[in-house]
Amino acid sequence: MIEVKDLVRQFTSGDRTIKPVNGVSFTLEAGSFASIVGKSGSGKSTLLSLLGALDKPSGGDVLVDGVSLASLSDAGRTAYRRKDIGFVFQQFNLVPNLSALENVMLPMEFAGVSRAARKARAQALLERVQLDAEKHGRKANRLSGGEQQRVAIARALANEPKLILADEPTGNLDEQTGEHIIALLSSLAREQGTTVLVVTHDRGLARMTERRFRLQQGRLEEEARTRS
Ligand SMILES: Nc1ncnc2c1ncn2[C@@H]1O[C@H](COP(=O)(O)OP(=O)(O)OP(=O)(O)O)[C@@H](O)[C@H]1O
Repeated sequence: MIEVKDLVRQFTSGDRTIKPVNGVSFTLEAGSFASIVGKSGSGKSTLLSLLGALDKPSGGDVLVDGVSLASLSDAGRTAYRRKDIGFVFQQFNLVPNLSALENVMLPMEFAGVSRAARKARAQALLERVQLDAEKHGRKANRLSGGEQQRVAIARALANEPKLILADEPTGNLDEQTGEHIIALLSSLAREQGTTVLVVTHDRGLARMTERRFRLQQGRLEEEARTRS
């Protein structure tokens, strides 16, 4: 379970201070499938960076299964990012000259998993995200955008994270492919109990999620909830 408590992030340049995240509180149960919408510049990426411990808040805290991110050392934050979080980005961020399989194996290498176990698990994950078997050995830069995003999701799942943070995961995909990717994330949340939080501009895609939040003037408001 993710508990966000009165989170604040401010940026100061010169004599101007902005607070894109200004007192945000919410709770996500394990296995939730949630989205955040908001105008460009409203602070969505800033909020995801705080949840993923890529950035430190100016105030407040995030508790992940009761563990406070604010209490972690730098090494603890790195371990949290590697073990508990799976990141999915608009630009896919795969290593272009490694194969799909090698991209998915990579985070497990950092986690010290044996080569044989890495390969078996990466294959299973690529099957889980429905990448055709003949494409497992293909270099990432020779896959379509939709295929690359499937590989990126498999990579995000490699270390069995508690939380998947997806920042505009469909931003570079056509509408139908985007819907498939959101449906895939939804099934991961439902079937594996992974909590999935998606930032999107696309209200149609946001409607496919169970809990919908809007970030506006530093505050997060829940707009709709179809599952508790
Ligand atoms: N490191 C930083 N230093 C100063 N200002 C920042 C920094 N990061 C973000 N900001 C500012 O914080 C605000 C929120 O930015 P953020 O990228 O979180 O918005 P967003 O909702 O994700 O936007 P978009 O939808 O365009 O990606 C913006 O005004 C941005 O310029």
